[in-house]
Amino acid sequence: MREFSLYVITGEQYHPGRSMLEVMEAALAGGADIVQLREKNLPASELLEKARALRELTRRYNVPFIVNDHPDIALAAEADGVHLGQEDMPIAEARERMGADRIIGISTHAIEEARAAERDGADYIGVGPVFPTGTKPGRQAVTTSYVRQVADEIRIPWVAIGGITPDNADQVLAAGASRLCAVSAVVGSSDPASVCRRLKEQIAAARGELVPIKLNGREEQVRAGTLEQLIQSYGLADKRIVAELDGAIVQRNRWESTQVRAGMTLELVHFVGGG
Ligand SMILES: Cc1ncc(COP(=O)(O)OP(=O)(O)O)c(N)n1
Ligand SMILES: Cc1ncsc1CCOP(=O)(O)O
Ligand SMILES: [Mg+2]
Repeated sequence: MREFSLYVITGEQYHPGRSMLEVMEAALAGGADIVQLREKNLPASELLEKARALRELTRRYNVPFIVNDHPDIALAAEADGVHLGQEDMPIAEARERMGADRIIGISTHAIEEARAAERDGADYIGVGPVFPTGTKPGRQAVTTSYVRQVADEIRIPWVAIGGITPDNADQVLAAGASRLCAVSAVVGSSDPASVCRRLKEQIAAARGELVPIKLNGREEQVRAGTLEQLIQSYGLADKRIVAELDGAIVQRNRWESTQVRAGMTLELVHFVGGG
């Protein structure tokens, strides 16, 4: 399947008064690069209607679209794939119905389930809930130690899910994740696009990706991360430096919380000598 890093799942209970499409479009604009429709209590006809609408939206953004739990609705809506739970039909049965080219994902909560999913031909696995979450009440958290086990052993794509927010994402990434999935942190936010941008920046930094910026008048590729890390990488952190980002000076105590963003213009002015 195509590489992805930020998976966003619908959760209409988190945004009363805003439509599912409006919120998911904001997530897509912020960089969600795979989307799932998850509606646990809708009649099939309504679920299909929503699936078709989200299919159309995701097509416009050229992003894969997955339907939770229902291979038949996934097919009817021309989704790219289905996400199964451990209690759902076996992967082989879903593969039979969906065909070789569609994506089949499956939730896992222990390394034995992850191994079985890999062996049975899943395209990706969900790893979670990493943290306790109201979106999956009653399901015990697997913690970052399971994330570490999967990082060490599993070779198909996998995504960490469950209670993930920009505040704890770095812990999950430090445990070896390179793809994150979120519901409430994104769709429950008044600004889903910003939350997605922030999570993508955190993932890019953990992956050590390069981002294009204009640095002192030249186009450069620099490592994603914080301004502090960038300035350190040039050996300038303890020098008398003024950092000007897109025309505004960033005070030194803000370097740590300022992310390097693709397309930004940065001037680093190094004052030499005293007086
Ligand atoms: C990406 C992803 N990972 C895990 C899940 C959870 O699936 P499941 O265990 O079947 O639980 P429900 O979502 O059906 O309540 C998921 N949907 N997506
Ligand atoms: C569906 C699901 N499966 C494991 S955790 C989870 C819920 C994730 O939602 P949130 O990001 O709000 O914790
Ligand atoms: Mg399910």
